[in-house]
Amino acid sequence: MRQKMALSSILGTAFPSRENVSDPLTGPATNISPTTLLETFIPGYGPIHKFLLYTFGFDVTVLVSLGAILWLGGRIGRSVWTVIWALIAANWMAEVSVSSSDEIHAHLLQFLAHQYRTKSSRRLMAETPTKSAWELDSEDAENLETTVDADGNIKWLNFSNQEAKTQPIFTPAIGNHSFWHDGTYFTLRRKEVTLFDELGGGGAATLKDKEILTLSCFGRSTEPIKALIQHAKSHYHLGHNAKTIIKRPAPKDMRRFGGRGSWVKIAERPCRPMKTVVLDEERKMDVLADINEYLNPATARWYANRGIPYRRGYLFHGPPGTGKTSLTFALAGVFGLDIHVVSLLEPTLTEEELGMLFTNLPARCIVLLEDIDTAGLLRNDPESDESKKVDGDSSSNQDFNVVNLTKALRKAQEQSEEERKKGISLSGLLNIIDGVASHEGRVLVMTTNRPEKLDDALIRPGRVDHQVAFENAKTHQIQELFERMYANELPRTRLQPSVDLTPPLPPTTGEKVKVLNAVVAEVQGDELRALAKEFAARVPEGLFSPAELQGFLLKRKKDPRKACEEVEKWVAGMLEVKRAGGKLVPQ
Ligand SMILES: Nc1ncnc2c1ncn2[C@@H]1O[C@H](COP(=O)(O)OP(=O)(O)OP(=O)(O)O)[C@@H](O)[C@H]1O
Repeated sequence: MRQKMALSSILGTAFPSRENVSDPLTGPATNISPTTLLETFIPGYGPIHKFLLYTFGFDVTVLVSLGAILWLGGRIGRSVWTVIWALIAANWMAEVSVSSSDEIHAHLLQFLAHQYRTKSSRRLMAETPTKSAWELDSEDAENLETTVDADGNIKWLNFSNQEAKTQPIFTPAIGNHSFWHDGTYFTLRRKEVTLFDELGGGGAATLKDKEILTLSCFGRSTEPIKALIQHAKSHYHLGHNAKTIIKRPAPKDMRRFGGRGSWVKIAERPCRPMKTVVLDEERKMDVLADINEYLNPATARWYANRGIPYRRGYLFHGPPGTGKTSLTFALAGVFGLDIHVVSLLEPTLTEEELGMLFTNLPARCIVLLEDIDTAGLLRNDPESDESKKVDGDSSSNQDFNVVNLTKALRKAQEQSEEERKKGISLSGLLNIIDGVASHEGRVLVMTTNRPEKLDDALIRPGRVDHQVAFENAKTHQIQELFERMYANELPRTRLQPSVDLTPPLPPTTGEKVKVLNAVVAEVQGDELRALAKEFAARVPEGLFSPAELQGFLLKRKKDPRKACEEVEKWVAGMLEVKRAGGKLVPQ
């Protein structure tokens, strides 16, 4: 009973009842304690407070008030700091922003990924790097071997866990970061913004995510940031010296914005050595010397002084599989140029966009237009307009019936539909190739299997300045192809496809035996040369493309003697197929 009275006196003191509080208008000042305030704002606070006070004799209000003060202090402190930091940033800091639509964004992130790996930042974003077959080869080949177990069973190469083995890269997460580089303190803000894209796909408005990296440093000059960006770019390109980068037009909604983002990298592969392209030495040297002279900066001035547009076009023509694309890649490797591949058959590509793509090419590069004869270029010439021909035929034929008329109409409709889909006309392409807006400094390579089909206007000097003819393999080229295939001094790929079904070697008891990985021909030197001569003598010259011969040799890549023995049979089979106009080639 006494306890109860003591408790009610405590509670009464701590929480004066409404009766105890005087009216502010009529009586003395109101007694508002922290507990009353907390009771007002936190539902159920009163009973909890009373319970703790009654059971443990502990006034929780003290703790809650302290927490609230600290939280409020923190908030105020942070706001004050934000204002001060904004003041410092506005007056004593320089900053540079990079948008994710520019490739510098990727260069910076890759560079920072290296920085951050060593710096062990607490907020990172993990990304799975996309690796090409070549990168996998150099990094993981040690763990991949085709072996035979003690029972003679072949253990084939297995790539099932390659993805799991690929190490993620860690880049700074979205938010604020800081790091030191070359004695300068940098802050980095990685921000994601959502843009309202009014011209998005199909004319409908869409939302588009974009990332912005903002680099800042103390001082009023942006020089340290520019130096850092340059450093990141060099760091990125350091590992790309011996690679050829292949680019194609970006998807439609990206290329609308223009700039470098209109081209996207689709592949990166080791440079193809020029010596692996079998072509008359003279022709090869001619084209090499021509491009070398053209790319020289002094030549650009020479062109400018004479008012000649600084552009050069090449036409590589010849039967399929004779090395037109291979030479283009080898040239890109020799001159360290990226290849920009354009397919004129892409239905979404309009003339306007192609023109814009040409204006957004880098200073020096190769533009590759493959199989230009099949590109479906429409001649804007009324005489050759097929639809007109249809009309003409039907009108000249006075006794057409309803069926003929329907057919003619359908054909005309199909043609106009086709024309609508094919965005590029011949005159459009000609304008783009040599129009005023066309990029200067690029090397344009067009390839074709049927040069006779090309319009004269397309290959006139100024558009095509140098033509290279490719032919089926001659005897000395067949010999060269054979020697290259089996010569061991060529850089060998350590990872070989696992489709070779050569019978395994007899297993050595209890130990693993490597059987299928190594592609080392035993025949070398003079013996190989003699064998190559013998092989070439058995293949009639000018009948087979290097691609066909390569296909035959690849199937016997470890056994030059076998290739030599079997080639006559293969030649006979191929000739038969060619005579019959068949498609299935003998193996
Ligand atoms: N002259 C050559 N020297 C070395 N390899 C060649 C040669 N020609 C063709 N090849 C080989 O044949 C394959 C196809 O060659 P490539 O794509 O360069 O031929 P292409 O002439 O461009 O054919 P297409 O006209 O069908 O596009 C490649 O793997 C290449 O290595």
